[in-house]
Amino acid sequence: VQEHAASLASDGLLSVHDAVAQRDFEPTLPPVPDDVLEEDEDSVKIVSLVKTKEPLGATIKRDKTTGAIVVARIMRGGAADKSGLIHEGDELKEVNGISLEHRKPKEILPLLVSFICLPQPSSHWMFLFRSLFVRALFDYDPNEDPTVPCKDAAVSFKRGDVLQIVSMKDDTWWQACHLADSSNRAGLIPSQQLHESPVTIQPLFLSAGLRRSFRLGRKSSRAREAARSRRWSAGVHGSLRPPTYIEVIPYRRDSKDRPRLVVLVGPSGVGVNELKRRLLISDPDRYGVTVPHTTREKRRQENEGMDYHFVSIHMFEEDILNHRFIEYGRFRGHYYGTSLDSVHRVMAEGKVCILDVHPSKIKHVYTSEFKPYVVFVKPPRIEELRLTRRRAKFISDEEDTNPEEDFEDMIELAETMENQYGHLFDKVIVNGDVALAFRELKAELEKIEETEVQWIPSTPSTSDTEFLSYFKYCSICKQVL
Ligand SMILES: Nc1ncnc2c1ncn2[C@@H]1O[C@H](COP(=O)(O)OP(=O)(O)OP(=O)(O)O)[C@@H](O)[C@H]1O
Repeated sequence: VQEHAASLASDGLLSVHDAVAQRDFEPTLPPVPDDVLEEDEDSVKIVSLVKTKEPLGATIKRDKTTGAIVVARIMRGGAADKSGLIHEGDELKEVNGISLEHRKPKEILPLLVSFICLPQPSSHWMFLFRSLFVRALFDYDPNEDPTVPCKDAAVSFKRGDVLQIVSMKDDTWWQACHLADSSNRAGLIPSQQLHESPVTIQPLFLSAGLRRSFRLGRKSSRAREAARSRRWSAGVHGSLRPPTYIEVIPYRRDSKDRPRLVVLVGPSGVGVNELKRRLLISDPDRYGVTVPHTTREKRRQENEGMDYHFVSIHMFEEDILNHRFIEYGRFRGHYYGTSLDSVHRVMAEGKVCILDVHPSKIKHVYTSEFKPYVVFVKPPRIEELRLTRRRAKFISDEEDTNPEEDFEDMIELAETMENQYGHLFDKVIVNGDVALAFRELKAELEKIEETEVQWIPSTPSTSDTEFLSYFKYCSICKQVL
């Protein structure tokens, strides 16, 4: 048996040697058909691509005016692109010796191994593109999209994933690389819709977040009722349709950099203040909160600049006009507001500023100066919500803090917030067991102090343009260069 195996092996070796010597491992190209050469065309290319597991990385379409089959797109980094032989607009004449006349594109694709094509005269569509990164604001699965030109050529992604855009030439289908995909191959993604994000008009009056920021005591049922109506008014005026992508830029923290701003958002009663309180107690040198402005009288036990900045109505209104507030409103005839300056003050102390606002206000701090890290505090499922809050009430002996209807409202409002503003959230923390939620939040905030690459919003100011051109992100080594 051994002898027979050895003879088979040597036969095999010899036939490989013969094949290599004759160079017959290369595919045989079909001859150029005469009629192709007779046509009045500039040149003809015979392209041979050896099919591997890797997709071809090209799509084809029928030209509506000429009826010819042409290369519609070449995916960056795909086999067709790497060959450098095929370009967008090239006309396909034959595939594997089979004429393409009267054939539909979908009959042709499986045949694409070697083909003859007439080059498009100026097909230099691969223009140099500065690195543009976007965060996807929705989940996309090409298998569930009947409009995608070619499912295999498309990239699937989840909300929050970062994509590098490599071509925006086509109005409807862009090309992008998924940063989490090590192959670095570009594919099709749906382009940003022109009609996205209608203009948002914000109410001038107190929103749920603002009320929370100034909440000093427990809510009476009347206050709860009022809060409920205000919550809805904040929701109604929020942005109606979230955008599809947000431009982001890579950021690698330097030890000299100011800490990023941390924004906590969530439906009223979910535990935003509780988590903030625990953070402050856990490390008062590291975390800080803003001091709000108010036009109400100072009470005896209060200190200017510690409890509030007490200002006149005139000053407050001037600051409103000068867009100095992230959030403001009126409560019992007095103005209350959180100013941008108060955030600067905390950051200037080198502390992580924990801001607690309604999600509709995030846009005021969504800049590369603040580099906000937005955490959405979400209620758990109703059973867990009931259990954890009742247990806490039992321990603290609080009266009627969280009746059943509040739980339902909270869950409903959380859903509304997530639908409207979810694209702005960097992290969602479910506040079931408060100790676990706090631990998760703390770990998350420690992570953003580290030096690994983070993706932050890009804002179109002069300094940002410099910032953008300064950074280059290598999606292979996952480094900012
Ligand atoms: N995970 C939890 N388990 C049990 N009780 C909790 C939990 N989180 C918060 N609480 C309690 O629920 C109540 C409301 O929490 P908190 O004041 O932090 O909510 P909030 O989101 O800031 O709401 P508001 O906007 O109404 O001030 C507090 O008594 C708090 O101690």
